[in-house]
Amino acid sequence: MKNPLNWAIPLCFWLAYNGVETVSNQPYRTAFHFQPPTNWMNDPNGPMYYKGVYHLFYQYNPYSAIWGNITWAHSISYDLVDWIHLEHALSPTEPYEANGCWSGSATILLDEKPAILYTGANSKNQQFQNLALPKNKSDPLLKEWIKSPQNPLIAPVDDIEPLNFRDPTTAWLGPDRLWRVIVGGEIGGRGVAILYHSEDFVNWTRSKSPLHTSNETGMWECPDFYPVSINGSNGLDTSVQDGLIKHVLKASFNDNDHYVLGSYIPGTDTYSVETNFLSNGSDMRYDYGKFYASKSFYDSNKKRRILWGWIKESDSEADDTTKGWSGLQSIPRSILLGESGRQLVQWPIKELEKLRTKQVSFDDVNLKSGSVLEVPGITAAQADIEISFRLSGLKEAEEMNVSWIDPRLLCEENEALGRGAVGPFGLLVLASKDLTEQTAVYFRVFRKQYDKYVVLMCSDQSRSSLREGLDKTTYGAFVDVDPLREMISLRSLIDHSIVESFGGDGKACITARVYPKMAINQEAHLYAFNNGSMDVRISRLSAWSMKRAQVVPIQKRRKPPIG
Ligand SMILES: OC[C@H]1O[C@@](CO)(OC[C@@]2(OC[C@@]3(O[C@H]4O[C@H](CO)[C@@H](O)[C@H](O)[C@H]4O)O[C@H](CO)[C@@H](O)[C@@H]3O)O[C@H](CO)[C@@H](O)[C@@H]2O)[C@@H](O)[C@@H]1O
Repeated sequence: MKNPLNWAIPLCFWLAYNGVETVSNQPYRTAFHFQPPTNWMNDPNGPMYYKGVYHLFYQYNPYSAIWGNITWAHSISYDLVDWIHLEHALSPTEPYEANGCWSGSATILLDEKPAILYTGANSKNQQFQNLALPKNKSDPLLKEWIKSPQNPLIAPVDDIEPLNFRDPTTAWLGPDRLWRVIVGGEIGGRGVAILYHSEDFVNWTRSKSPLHTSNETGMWECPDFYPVSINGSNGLDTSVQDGLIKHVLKASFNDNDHYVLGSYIPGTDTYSVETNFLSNGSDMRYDYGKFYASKSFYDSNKKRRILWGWIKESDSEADDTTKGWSGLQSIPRSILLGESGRQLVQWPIKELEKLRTKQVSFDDVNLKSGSVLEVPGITAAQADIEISFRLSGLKEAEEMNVSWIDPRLLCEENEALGRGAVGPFGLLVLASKDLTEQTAVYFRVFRKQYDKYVVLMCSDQSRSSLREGLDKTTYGAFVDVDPLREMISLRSLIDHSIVESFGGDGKACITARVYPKMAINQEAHLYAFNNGSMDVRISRLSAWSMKRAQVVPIQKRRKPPIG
């Protein structure tokens, strides 16, 4: 008898290459979000564009679905959608990294050679900053990395707390031709971006003052520091210092990525922020849901800045062990300063649209008070949806109370099934036919004064699954949109167990992890809904089924069969 594997293996490849869904006992694995084949993944590390190839490294446990044995895994892509997994780039081999090769960044040096700075944690978890260089810089795949014999380059001395000293940023070049880098830390209970200078990328000197610090927060993990253009639509290289620019400082703490905007004077390394982290009610976050330890890079190919973030699980470690994996990366997002100049805006990279297939659209539909409208005909568990709402009758909006400053709490108290005046209206995603399972991504509008309104965006996971033991926290954000003059837009990327949503053209982002019991694969449905007492108009809705991205190990990369 012929070996059935002779035809079964090529058939599986053909199906995968053509985006055809196969029956799977893994309903929560994603189709177009980046995941390693198995095991634990956390922070994105050292993303870069080099010689025509996009590189993503990430914190990875080669042995289990639980954090530990942290290694830099490495994948490459030509379009940030399809990925090829390569051999690991950095594994813990030296005493200064006995407990893992932790997070870090890549910098393209003046001779066009890429360099990685990363944190090593020794057996006592004391942290050191280290350098690795490619073995062969003319290999665009950068397959092999050599650790510097001078490692560790930066040790935790003086007032630096050795257990809280990690995650070097991409370096930037000052007018004095010295490289600068910041390392996240906590000194005297305050979050801090410790600044270093170097001429040769090997010998680093600590600056007298940190780049920035805040007494409102503890440890800053995974800082990121980069310029954004005030009036341009391109991203900027990390070393750009001239022109109409502001600088973004991002720090990861309290399970969220927070950022501030400010002006940076490279000559003196002074950074003056417009508002500080968590001060005076200010709390700007990249994403108000699950999104952590992110890192951005300048894509010189398309002149844009791209952001990646780690999306954790919301299930238990026992669930992760059963699934055999834990952790996703967000869709790469292009990130810019918004028109107001007061906040950043993010949008999924354009290349993602190549996965869109079957489209369903509605134009100018009245969504009556109390109605639920099914969006049929697409793969609702694997979809890209754009919807925009036009509102009239805003005078009926409920009054905003000045004490309502926490959007998450507001969403929790005004849940999707509750009735309001203007809203809740939005989408019910990964919903079962009978709606007992549903994740609601929606808006409510409140009146602040006269004709000033506040738009609240929520992602309500409380009914996302009939399963117990999951984190079903509701998330919320205010969206800086004027509903009198503008439409309220929402884009949601739905990928089996992740709902990544962009409100107000990317002014507010909320990512959620959900694990429906019934609403999986073909049993998932998509609806638009309005639980407000006022009708709202759907100006346009477009929903697409999404194909599966091609993700293969290097050895298995093949051309799809012809015919
Ligand atoms: O991989 C190390 C790099 O990751 C970073 C940022 O993600 O440090 C993570 C850190 O802890 C990982 C750990 O979870 C704990 O920290 C998370 C993020 O701060 C919290 O969300 C979580 O609730 C905490 O338990 O992840 C495992 C499971 O979630 C848990 O076993 C870990 O403690 O790694 C360090 C060592 O544990 C710890 O100090 C960090 O918080 C980055 O800073 C590192 O370079």
